[in-house]
Parts: sequence; structure tokens; C-alpha cells
Amino acid sequence: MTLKDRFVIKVPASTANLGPGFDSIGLALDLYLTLEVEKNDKWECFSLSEELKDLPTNEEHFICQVAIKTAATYSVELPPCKININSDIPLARGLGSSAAAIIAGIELADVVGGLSLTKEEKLLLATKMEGHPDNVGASLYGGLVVGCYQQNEVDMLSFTNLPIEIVVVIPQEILLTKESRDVLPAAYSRRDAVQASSTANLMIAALLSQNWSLAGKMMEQDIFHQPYRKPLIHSFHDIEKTAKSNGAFGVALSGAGPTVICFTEKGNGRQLSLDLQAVFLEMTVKPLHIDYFGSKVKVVEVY
Ligand SMILES: Nc1ncnc2c1ncn2[C@@H]1O[C@H](COP(=O)(O)OP(=O)(O)O)[C@@H](O)[C@H]1O
Ligand SMILES: N[C@@H](CCOP(=O)(O)O)C(=O)O
Repeated sequence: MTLKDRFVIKVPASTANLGPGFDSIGLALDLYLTLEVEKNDKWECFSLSEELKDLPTNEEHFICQVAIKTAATYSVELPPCKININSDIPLARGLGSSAAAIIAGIELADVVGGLSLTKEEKLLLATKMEGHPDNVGASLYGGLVVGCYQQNEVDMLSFTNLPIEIVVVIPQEILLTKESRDVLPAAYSRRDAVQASSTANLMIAALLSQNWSLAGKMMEQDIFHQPYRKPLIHSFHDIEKTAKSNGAFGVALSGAGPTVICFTEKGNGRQLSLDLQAVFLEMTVKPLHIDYFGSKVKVVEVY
């Protein structure tokens, strides 16, 4: 990547796990974090989205910190930048906002610092920062990703054009990923580990062979994390029941929650989102937002 003085970084949101694929499977979504970057005499961050208004406006901003630390890894002192930040990704809702910010910071360091990082180097850097490759991999590679992170190495495959559509039901309340991870067991018995990994393996095989009913069944049978987290999400069962009776083949927690994600075959997403919106009209607790996404491949762009 040639050094540029003024450029845009556009990073997609992501939904992680898809049920049983805990810390390994992710899917990029058509919601974006967008940075307009230009070289400057000091670090200045202007967050133009309501959700980002209270964040630091100097080099203490999370994205600046990621960029500065990334460049420092390669003994490069990053020249300061002015960054205008827009984001459609709600924070702490299970849609990979932190992962998108990490990818944005790494891409900024790559361009401004002239690092010429490979995609694999960016993935490892981001995975080390986030702790798991599912969200960062989806934002970086696009499409549906399956990754494995162990001993300072991460491997990942990406699959595009899966003929599915996604409806997300985003609640008002937030749930920080750290808090949601804190309720998980520290270890699993061999029996549970075998069942959990078998469920994830079969779920991804079913998705890739377009066996939608089996994929949906495996999403429900996750034992890695959803049994411990669903009690934190008070509307999960209502959403699941409504979505399943309106054409969804699978329903799962999006990442660490609280967003619930509903999977349907390509062409059904818009109607499913309308059906879910209708249901919530009669409910006392309204979601923040219900949206649906097509299966067009989303991937980080720098231009
Ligand atoms: N665009 C951003 N700019 C700065 N910080 C961000 C941004 N997006 C996310 N973050 C940080 O990440 C936190 C949310 O991360 P996390 O709890 O992992 O939730 P999510 O499910 O959205 O990834 C925010 O509270 C904020 O501290
Ligand atoms: N595998 C992670 C995914 C977290 O995703 P996020 O979008 O909620 O940050 C987990 O389940 O904790």
C-alpha cells in the first residue's frame, strides 16, 4: 500500500459464533465503521456518530492507540493524523464494534506507516488484540470465516456468496463482551468438549452444503456459550419463536450478545424483518433496531 496523505477506511461489522462456532466462526455484515484520514500536526479524532461522541478526541482514542501500537511493533513512529469517524455499528451489542475498530487501526497504521502488511499479518495482529479471530477475521476477509487461533498462529478460510440473509434484532441495552465472557465456564469436560466441537463442525458443514434445517438445529444445540448467556438476554425466546414461525431456519446470539441473529434463505430476509417488527409493536420492551442484510460479500476497504 503506497503511503497516502488522505484516504478512507471502511470496515464491516460482524456477527460471531453463529451459535456453536464459539471464538472461531464469523460473518461480515453490511454495517460499517468509516474513517476519513489525513495527515496532521497532531492526533485529532472527530466522532460524527452519536454513539461515539463521548470517546477521546486525541491519541488516547482506541483506534489511534491500535494504530500507534501496530506501527511500534515494526519500530515505526506513526505521524499523527486527523480522523473523522462515522459508525453504523452499535457499541457493545454483539456486532463486532471493537473488532472493526481494531481492523481500522491496523489498516491506518499500514497506510500511514508504510508497513506493507499482508492480510495474514493483519489477522494475527488483530487476533492478538481482540483475543479471538472470529470478528476481526470477518471484518478483514469478508463473507463467512472459519478460523483457528493457537500458539501465536492463526489460520482462516473465508467463504463468500452463501445464499442466506440475516435479520438482527438489536436491543436497547448493552452487554460488554468482557462481561458476557465472564459468565462462561473456565473449562469443559471431555464429553462436553467433544459435543460442543462436533456441533460446531456439523453446523459449518451444513451451512456450506446448504442443509439449512441441520444448520439451524446445530445452532440451537450449542453448549459452548449460549446456555450461559441466554439468561442475560430477556427477549431471546420470543425472538426465536417468532423468527422460526416466520421462515428463519436458525436463530442464535450474535457474538456475545445481546443482539439476536436470525438466519433465513436468500430472498426471505426483508419479510422476516417486517414480521419481527410487527411482533415487537405489541411488546412492551422494544428493540433498538431490527435490520436485515443480504449475502453480498462485505470486506474492509481502503481507498
Ligand atoms: N469505533 C470505535 N471507536 C472507539 N472505541 C470503540 C469503537 N468501537 C468499539 N469501541 C470500544 O469497544 C467497546 C465495545 O466492545 P465490545 O464490548 O467487544 O462490544 P462489541 O460487541 O460491540 O464488540 C466500546 O465500549 C468501546 O470501548
Ligand atoms: N467469540 C466471541 C465473540 C464476541 O463478539 P462481539 O461482537 O460480542 O464482540 C464471544 O462469543 O465472546
